[in-house]
Amino acid sequence: MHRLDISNLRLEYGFKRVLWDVFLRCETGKVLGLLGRNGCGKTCLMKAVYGELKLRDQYVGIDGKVLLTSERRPEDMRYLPQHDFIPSGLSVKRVFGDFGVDFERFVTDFPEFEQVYRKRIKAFSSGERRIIEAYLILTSETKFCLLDEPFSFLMPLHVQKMKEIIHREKATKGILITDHYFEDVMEVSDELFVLRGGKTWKVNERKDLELLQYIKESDGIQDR
Ligand SMILES: Nc1ncnc2c1ncn2[C@@H]1O[C@H](COP(=O)(O)OP(=O)(O)OP(=O)(O)O)[C@@H](O)[C@H]1O
Repeated sequence: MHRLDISNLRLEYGFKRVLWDVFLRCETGKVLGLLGRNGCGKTCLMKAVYGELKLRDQYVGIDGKVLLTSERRPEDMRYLPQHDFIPSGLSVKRVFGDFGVDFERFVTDFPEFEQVYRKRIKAFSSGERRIIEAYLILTSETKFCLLDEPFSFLMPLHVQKMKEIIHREKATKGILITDHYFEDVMEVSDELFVLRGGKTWKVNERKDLELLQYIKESDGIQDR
């Protein structure tokens, strides 16, 4: 059982306060969902927690011990960025080996990938590539996963499968997820927050999403 504490994150760009006193706590067995309007700072928050973005003010700690940017290791935390991150020239065999993930198990989840073991990453479609990248981050050994838009480019059947995998993997990990497919995020999350005005606001019921101006309930249209 591990605990990730995120507090006092502060980030400003010019006059815009992107993050201002963000507080979040994630634990093994929990999925924290983070929603918010375009440009509100969700990616900056993830990057700051992962250490890719260095802030003047921030506290990120695991099990009560501060996690310095220079000391972040994949065994503690893994991050799925919004963009492709695996070098295109590598083969599936190589990346599964590097991440220590069992390819046979992957094929059990996604049988359509059965014949791709020797294929290079550049030969996949955007959605196929997203599945591989999200799967590797989610299932490789780590204490916490940060997932920035894991459902983008995925067809509904694959979104469903990815949600099942998130649910399965949280048995051994804490997961922070953000995506504009908010109903899917709500479904997999144990706790839900909206980032607005640089702060995280706890969502207790669907109506809160409307109050926080993330959705307009009257027409039920998603924010993307
Ligand atoms: N390097 C930068 N310089 C200036 N402003 C930046 C920089 N990086 C991000 N921003 C600004 O910070 C804000 C938050 O950006 P961020 O990418 O975190 O938003 P987001 O919530 O992930 O948005 P989306 O839902 O559209 O992906 C935006 O207004 C963006 O323009």
